[in-house]
Amino acid sequence: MAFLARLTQRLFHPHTDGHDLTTNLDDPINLPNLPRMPTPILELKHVGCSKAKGQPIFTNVNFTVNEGDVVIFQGKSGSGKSTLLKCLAHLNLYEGEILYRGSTPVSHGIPSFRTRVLYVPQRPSLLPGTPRDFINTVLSFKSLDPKNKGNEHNPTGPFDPYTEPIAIGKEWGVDEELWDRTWTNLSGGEAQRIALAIAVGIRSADILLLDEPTSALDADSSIRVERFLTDAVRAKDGGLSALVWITHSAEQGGRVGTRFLRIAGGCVQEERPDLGV
Ligand SMILES: Nc1ncnc2c1ncn2[C@@H]1O[C@H](COP(=O)(O)OP(=O)(O)OP(=O)(O)O)[C@@H](O)[C@H]1O
Repeated sequence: MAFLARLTQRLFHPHTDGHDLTTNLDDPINLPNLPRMPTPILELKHVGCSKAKGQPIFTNVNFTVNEGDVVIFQGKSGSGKSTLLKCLAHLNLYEGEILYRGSTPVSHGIPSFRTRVLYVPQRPSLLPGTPRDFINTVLSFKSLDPKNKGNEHNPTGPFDPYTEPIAIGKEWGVDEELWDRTWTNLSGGEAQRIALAIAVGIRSADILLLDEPTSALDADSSIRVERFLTDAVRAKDGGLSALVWITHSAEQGGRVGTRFLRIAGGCVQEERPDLGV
């Protein structure tokens, strides 16, 4: 009530000295705690994508990913999940509009956009050279500031982007010697954890687009990775604000997801958690 009285006084009686009020008008007005609107990171408006011969994979997809979301994306094999993630990362042609923090990918600059909206593929073993070569290549990109200075989403200060991925890999049971082995000579699970550790460890991403990120992992390793990623979003460690996560595992979706999308028959729909996975 005191707050309302002071606000009314300021709005309607700005020239009175307020001595008749119990509070001093020179005090700052503290607004009551109102519920915060979620901040949109990605907005999809009427997004569609077709196969080369013009056959649609999906049409008129509309949804928003907000800060703190872990969006589980499910659907049958071949329904278009990977294709939609690639559209989100501007790696596939699409129709309609995708906005990242209110602006088009082009206005952010595509290379810079792709380091912020980072797609992590299902099969990193197709990469040339070794994981350490890959880190060196990625960190040589002009669009990526190696220390991420000036990155408003990385408030945690200096870190070493060359060693951070290796440290994360160790937490996930990846020996350091594997970073010097060619991708083709790593097991599926090793390559998958290393690719993810790089994606998280270089701290460029605002949102990670994860294409079945633990499909090659055993249950224990999978849970370790899940915890790390969801904790990172909650704590905003390394600047990570949200995840979009394709999985075929209903159990995994239930463990990590905060929102649930399903693609079927070329349409994407949000499901309530209790109806979803
Ligand atoms: N480059 C391409 N050219 C032509 N068709 C493609 C191409 N990429 C994907 N497709 C087709 O688009 C459809 C959707 O493929 P997509 O990989 O997105 O499915 P998915 O839901 O991720 O499947 P999965 O769960 O098996 O990984 C499939 O019919 C696939 O064959």
